[in-house]
Amino acid sequence: MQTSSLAALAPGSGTSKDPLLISMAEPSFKQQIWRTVRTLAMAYLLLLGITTIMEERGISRGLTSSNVAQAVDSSKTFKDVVGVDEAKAELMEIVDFLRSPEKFTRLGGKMTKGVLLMGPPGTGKTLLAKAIAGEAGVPFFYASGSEFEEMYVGVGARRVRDLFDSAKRKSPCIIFIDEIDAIGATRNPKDQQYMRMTLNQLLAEMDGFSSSEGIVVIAATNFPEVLDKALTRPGRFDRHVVVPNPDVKGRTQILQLHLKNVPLDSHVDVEIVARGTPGFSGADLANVVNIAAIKASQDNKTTVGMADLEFAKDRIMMGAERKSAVITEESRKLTAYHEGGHAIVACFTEGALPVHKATVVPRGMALGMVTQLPDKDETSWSKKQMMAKMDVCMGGRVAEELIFGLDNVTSGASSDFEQATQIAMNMVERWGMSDRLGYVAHRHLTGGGRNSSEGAYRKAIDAEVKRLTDQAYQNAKKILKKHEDKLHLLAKHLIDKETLTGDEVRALLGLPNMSSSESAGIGSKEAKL
Ligand SMILES: Nc1ncnc2c1ncn2[C@@H]1O[C@H](COP(=O)(O)OP(=O)(O)OP(=O)(O)O)[C@@H](O)[C@H]1O
Ligand SMILES: [Zn+2]
Repeated sequence: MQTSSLAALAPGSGTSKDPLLISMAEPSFKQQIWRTVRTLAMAYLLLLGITTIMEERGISRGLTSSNVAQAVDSSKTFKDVVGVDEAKAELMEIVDFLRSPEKFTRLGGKMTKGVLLMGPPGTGKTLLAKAIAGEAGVPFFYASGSEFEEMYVGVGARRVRDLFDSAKRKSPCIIFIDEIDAIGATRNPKDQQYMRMTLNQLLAEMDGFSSSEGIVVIAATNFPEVLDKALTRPGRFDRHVVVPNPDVKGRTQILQLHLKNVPLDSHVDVEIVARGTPGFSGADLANVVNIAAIKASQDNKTTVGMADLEFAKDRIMMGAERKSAVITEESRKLTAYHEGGHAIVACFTEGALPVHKATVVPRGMALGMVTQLPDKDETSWSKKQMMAKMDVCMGGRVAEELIFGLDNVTSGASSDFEQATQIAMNMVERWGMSDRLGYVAHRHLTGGGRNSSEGAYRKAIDAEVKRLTDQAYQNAKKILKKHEDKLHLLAKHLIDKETLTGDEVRALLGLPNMSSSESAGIGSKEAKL
């Protein structure tokens, strides 16, 4: 067959005796029509296929009337988001602004245009953004960073432009961009041009409206550390709000909220469920309630009981439903002693900043945290304060060592050591705070540079830095050995309550309260350990 058709195509090779060859070489009129119809049909199907793919990817949407740029009215309010009180308090100002933008900008004041919500998956970032819109009674525009990403140059940028155009027509309003890291991650020059174009368009739009227009752009991300610096510059997403996983009190509130419309056994104790779910996000907890309700109705029960909630909790803990890392009992205990160690050294060291909060609720890479607040707006630090800071840094590791033994210490103290070393280096090299090495800025002396080949000089500086950090370690050890009973007490309370205020810590240690002004709010200069 193949040979004969080839023969047919070669001019003059056909013999009229073969009817098949004749018909192929000179197709009849009917056949020609048939072929044309077939070709047209195939072209049509191909086109149909392409449009369907485009439709699926939302391309034709974006090219015609982009539905990214459709506003909805949010029915959510702050009552629907619980257990994230700090974030809510910080966002209240945005609500006030959207309610009456002119009140903020009448006298030339500038309101923030961009808010970045940062936190692990499922902590209620989307919910918070909707609640702001609901509270303020303004339209809510939703977009997702990954939705902007397209294979065709210009589409993402075009959508960003459409989105802002529609928003301007409906202001005051909120634009919410979920997964901003999909377009806003730091990229290397090899990255596709279209991604860059989408990001550039977003930056241009952010710069292009004035805060008096009453638009607030809220972006959410689980990975704030990968964001392009251009995005977080002043005038763009310059307000950062952390939305962490809830502590035990927050978890109780979230469970109660989601259990509101679920018939419960009389013996259900929500607090016990909350205690048993450390590290769960709000979405995980909503899921616990849902699974428990399904289980109870599958078992033909009329109410949801403790056993159903336990079942749901275990399923989420073991199963794939869980997005965030499970925290083991052992790791929580260690974190409680580590943070307790920081807090105790801070409380018993002269010159150390007052403890503002101690928590074992993970945030970002940290398993727990002690935050301290300066008394006043300090502009320079004394040597005593620097040394105290280093002692407090060492408190975490020393506590681990004291309670769990040298062999069981963890890598959890790495950023503490970094911080302490940095302080010691500055004291020696820049601030003339080492009486042994004298009163010069060593980095300016020959051989003072970090990459210097003059080894001996460098060695002397390094030795002095080490002497200072070793001394801090010994100081912390002395304090924690003396107050070991208090360390146990504090760690126990941290395991139980997960988050303690500065005053609660001081009360446990038998120390007086600070005046409220000193421990209120989170200052920009807070120190984290
Ligand atoms: N703080 C909370 N209070 C009440 N419900 C919550 C809370 N956090 C999460 N939820 C529940 O989990 C669901 C998912 O939350 P949401 O989508 O807001 O999380 P997210 O932080 O935006 O997550 P992601 O980072 O994965 O986009 C909510 O619809 C709600 O049912
Ligand atoms: Zn630490």
